Amino acid sequence: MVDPANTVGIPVNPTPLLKDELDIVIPTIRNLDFLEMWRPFLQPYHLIIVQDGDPTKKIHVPEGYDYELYNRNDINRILGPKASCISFKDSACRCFGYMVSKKKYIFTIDDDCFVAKDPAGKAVNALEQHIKNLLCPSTPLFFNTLYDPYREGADFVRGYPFSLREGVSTAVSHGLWLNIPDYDAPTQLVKPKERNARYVDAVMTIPKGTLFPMCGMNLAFDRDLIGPAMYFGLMGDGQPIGRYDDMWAGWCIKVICDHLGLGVKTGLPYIYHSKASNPFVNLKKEYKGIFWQEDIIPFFQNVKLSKEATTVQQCYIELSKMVKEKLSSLDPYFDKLADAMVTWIKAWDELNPPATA
Ligand SMILES: O=c1ccn([C@@H]2O[C@H](COP(=O)(O)OP(=O)(O)O[C@H]3O[C@@H](CO)[C@H](O)[C@H]3O)[C@@H](O)[C@H]2O)c(=O)[nH]1
Ligand SMILES: [Mn+2]
Repeated sequence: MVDPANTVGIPVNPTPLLKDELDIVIPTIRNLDFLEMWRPFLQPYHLIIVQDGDPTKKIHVPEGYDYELYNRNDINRILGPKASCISFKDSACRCFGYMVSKKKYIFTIDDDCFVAKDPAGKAVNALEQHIKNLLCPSTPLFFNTLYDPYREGADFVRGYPFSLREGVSTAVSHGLWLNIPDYDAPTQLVKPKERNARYVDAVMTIPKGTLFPMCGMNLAFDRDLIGPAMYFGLMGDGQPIGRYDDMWAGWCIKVICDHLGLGVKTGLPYIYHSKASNPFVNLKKEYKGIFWQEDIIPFFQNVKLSKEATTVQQCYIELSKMVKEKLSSLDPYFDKLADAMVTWIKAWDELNPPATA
């Protein structure tokens, strides 16, 4: 069993931050033994396990974890016809966990991601760092060259406008990966042995107006601020594309965060990504995305949401109309995706009715 961080002996966190306000969402087709290594950091939290693939397969959850588990039969039972918007046989299924959660925060992690070690050899509590990132403001309107100004031992540098130092609320915390980096299939094929050993001790806000490739394997977000936009699209079984689930969601949440004045951070924490998925299988899943994204990115770069769109749902519905209007000519898939975006919002609102006044 991979144990690069040696968390044995670290006591389970006695007073975990946001213990009752955060759910951990794990998509899986494998087993969940990786949770043994995370026990000191994750055991106090509630897990939402989204079991993909064969629903008759029994997934073993290590003792001592509090969890709820949903397989495809559960998704179909809960959502009925709206289950069509939840992907099958792709990690995109994880977004069902975001929808059924009742908590303010989500941390999602893949089952082949382990506890990393920092350069001093200390086990990285990735969840704790994500929580710090989310509870601290972001600075999308003006770049701070000393990175995260709210961090102990750092601050805003000379020339940083004081009117902007309050920052904005942080909606998303995007963590990184040691060992197997999240490369696309062509890069994986050209550099099969490349491993990421570079631990960059920094957290940065992604500037307003800039898109980024969001990876879903080590990601946290504020569900109340941006949850309805965290739809991971139509991927996997029956779809012409895969492994663009997190990318699609990342482009949607970023244009909506920019519009609503919310922040997105990337950098710490690192996890240790242990399994390289098959590059040839990945190429088959990704190749249309690699081609289409040359049109998709300019689409998102030119998105202008109306001033009437003041909620995430309103922004997302507006975005779905733009997808239908401007991307369906690229491929009929986007017509289907635009409809699925609407279905997702309807399902989200059904499961998460606004709190009665
Ligand atoms: O059909 C599937 C395949 C996998 N899963 C679960 O999803 C995650 C990620 O799977 P895996 O580690 O095999 O794939 P990676 O290539 O490393 O994943 C990265 O690529 C992105 C593709 O979307 C993904 O977000 C990244 O993390 C594991 O937990 C599998 O068990 C699944 O549910 N269904
Ligand atoms: Mn993986």
